[in-house]
Amino acid sequence: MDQMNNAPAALDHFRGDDFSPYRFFTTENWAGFRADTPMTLTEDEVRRLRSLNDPVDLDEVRRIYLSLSRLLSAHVESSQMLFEQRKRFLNLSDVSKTPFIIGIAGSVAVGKSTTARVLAELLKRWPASPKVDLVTTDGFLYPNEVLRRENLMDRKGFPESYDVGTVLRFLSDIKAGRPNVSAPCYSHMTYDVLPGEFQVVDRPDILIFEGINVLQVRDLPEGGKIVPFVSDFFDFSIYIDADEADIHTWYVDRFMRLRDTAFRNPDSFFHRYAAIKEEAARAIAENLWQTINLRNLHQNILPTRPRADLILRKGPDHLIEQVALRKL
Ligand SMILES: Nc1ncnc2c1ncn2[C@@H]1O[C@H](COP(=O)(O)OP(=O)(O)O)[C@@H](O)[C@H]1O
Ligand SMILES: CC(C)(COP(=O)(O)O)[C@@H](O)C(=O)NCCC(=O)O
Repeated sequence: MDQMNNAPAALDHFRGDDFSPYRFFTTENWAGFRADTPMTLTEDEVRRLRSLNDPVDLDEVRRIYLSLSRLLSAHVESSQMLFEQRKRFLNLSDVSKTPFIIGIAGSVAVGKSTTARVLAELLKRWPASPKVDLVTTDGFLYPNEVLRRENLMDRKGFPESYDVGTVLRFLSDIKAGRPNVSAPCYSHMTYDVLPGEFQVVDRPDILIFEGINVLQVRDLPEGGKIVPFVSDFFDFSIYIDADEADIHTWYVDRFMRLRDTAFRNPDSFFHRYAAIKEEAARAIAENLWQTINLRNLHQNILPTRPRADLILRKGPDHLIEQVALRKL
């Protein structure tokens, strides 16, 4: 497979010499990895899986996601084989299977949810992984009541707005092969964690864990106990990347479309913006982007990109233009 000659400027610092940890692929080269992987989704299914404003279609699934699901499935199969061999070797007959965990990171509004849903559906169709669960990190945000009390409402999505202890406990239980592990749920409608609502994850073959900060590393507490990073539990990680100006446009466009749809619901946290003038609503979206999400992208999300095993770089039309895969 040819290496890509022209990496995007934004990824330049990763390459340019033989010591770059990544190998870059054009989408044409990447699509070749698909080999004889059959298309297992229909146009209708893809339409159902995509988020508002995300134009992913069967061509994009063919170009990008079939190869990716083939690569991931190879990882899953080999980790399952290794697990079985170690179990026999160490005579660990009572040890239960542990799920393969895939982390998906990237900015707010970059399209993580669509990628996660499409991948989950494709991976379910591989023999090694019929059971795939998807959990998003927003359920692990502190409830608005706590964020307000701690003056963190305009830091939603920043590391301090998540209950990291609960995230680590959740992932550690999943990795230990425990049955019926609960993850808290979040509603974009109420803009808050849903009290008493949980998603139960019961020993899947694969868990996809998606959220802006999943590749975050934290400072080690001085002299304190060393705690793991969320990504220590990942077997494979993906960063969805795009030009900052494009993500900005997608965020504002999505907000304006939600204003005509979801915000009309009186239960929506943003209901008040359904009634105001278009320009005023646009200004609100700009402010949320500039003061919260863009800052978070600069300070906490983009710096984690070099930690990913795979970077999917999107162009202005939301379609993936380059793929960077960490060399083994
Ligand atoms: N205010 C909102 N009301 C309803 N749905 C929303 C709102 N904000 C975001 N969403 C939806 O929530 C999902 C997650 O969005 P986000 O966290 O920005 O990640 P991404 O765009 O990378 O998937 C998307 O499907 C998006 O369309
Ligand atoms: C809930 C989010 C932090 C995303 O969280 P994630 O699912 O990635 O953990 C984000 O959608 C958000 O609400 N950001 C705060 C600013 C805003 O309203 O856009």
